[in-house]
Amino acid sequence: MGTEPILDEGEDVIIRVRGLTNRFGDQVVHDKLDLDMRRGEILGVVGGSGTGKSVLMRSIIGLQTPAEGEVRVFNEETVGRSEEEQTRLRSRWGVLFQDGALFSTLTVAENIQVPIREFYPRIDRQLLDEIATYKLVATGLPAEAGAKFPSELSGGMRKRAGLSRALALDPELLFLDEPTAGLDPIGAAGFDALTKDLSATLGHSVFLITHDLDTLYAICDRVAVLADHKVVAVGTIPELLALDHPWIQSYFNGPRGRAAEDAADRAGHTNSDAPRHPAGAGTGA
Ligand SMILES: Nc1ncnc2c1ncn2[C@@H]1O[C@H](COP(=O)(O)OP(=O)(O)OP(=O)(O)O)[C@@H](O)[C@H]1O
Repeated sequence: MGTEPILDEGEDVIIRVRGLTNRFGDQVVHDKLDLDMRRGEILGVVGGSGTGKSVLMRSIIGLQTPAEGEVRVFNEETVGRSEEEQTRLRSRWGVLFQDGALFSTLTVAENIQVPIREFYPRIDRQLLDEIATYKLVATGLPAEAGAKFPSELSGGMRKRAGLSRALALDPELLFLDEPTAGLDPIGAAGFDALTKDLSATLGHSVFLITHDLDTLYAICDRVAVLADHKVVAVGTIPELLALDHPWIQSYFNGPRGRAAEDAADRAGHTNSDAPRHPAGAGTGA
């Protein structure tokens, strides 16, 4: 299997990005970036700090208007749509932003209900409460957490509350921006397991920005690497390790990368039978 960012014709693609260019003043963040994500996969997105992972996510969900390029989600253009069309598309995906982005003046249950009320303004109050409770329990929180304010929860619980809100409308596609940042290793592993279990049970695809190597090994089907203003490769970790790109080699073959791989081996998470290749012995991108 190749590591090109564009998949073969006939693949079931849920996100298609072509020729995406983003600039802020003189700063070029993306330069003609291409990316395909398969329906049903958990796609990890990695890259050095400031390489434009969050800007890429914002471009895909229509919060950032690119200078150039085409973005299609569910085979529909997301750039330049009317407000009404954007809203309809938005109801089909859920987003967990890096900081959780919960409304501090609303209870957790009310936070979860915000997107539901937006799309179903006439929904019955009791049903709203039942849905909020169901979403809380689905993410491993006790039903009582619904009555609390975000400031009354631990960091890990807030992440789960944010995930509950992202799942409010039963999305086909979930965007997670560094979901395990700030969690202790046990909390992070728990969140990884939850992400994987929910996607397997509910059937949604996951676009997952992370710096967390353990997350990549534990739950991602493929990993997209941002460098040089583009997606330079997409593949399983063994496929990426076979490439001689310097950032990929130092990321996955550095001490943290090797520790994560050892941990994944011990946990039986290594996601491919492909052999590992030593640094510099790859086939090139
Ligand atoms: N609204 C904005 N205005 C100006 N510059 C911006 C804006 N949003 C992002 N940038 C710049 O774009 C670049 C990419 O930012 P982005 O947040 O996407 O990086 P990232 O890869 O997600 O980084 P990190 O891993 O540190 O979160 C950064 O240099 C950032 O300063």
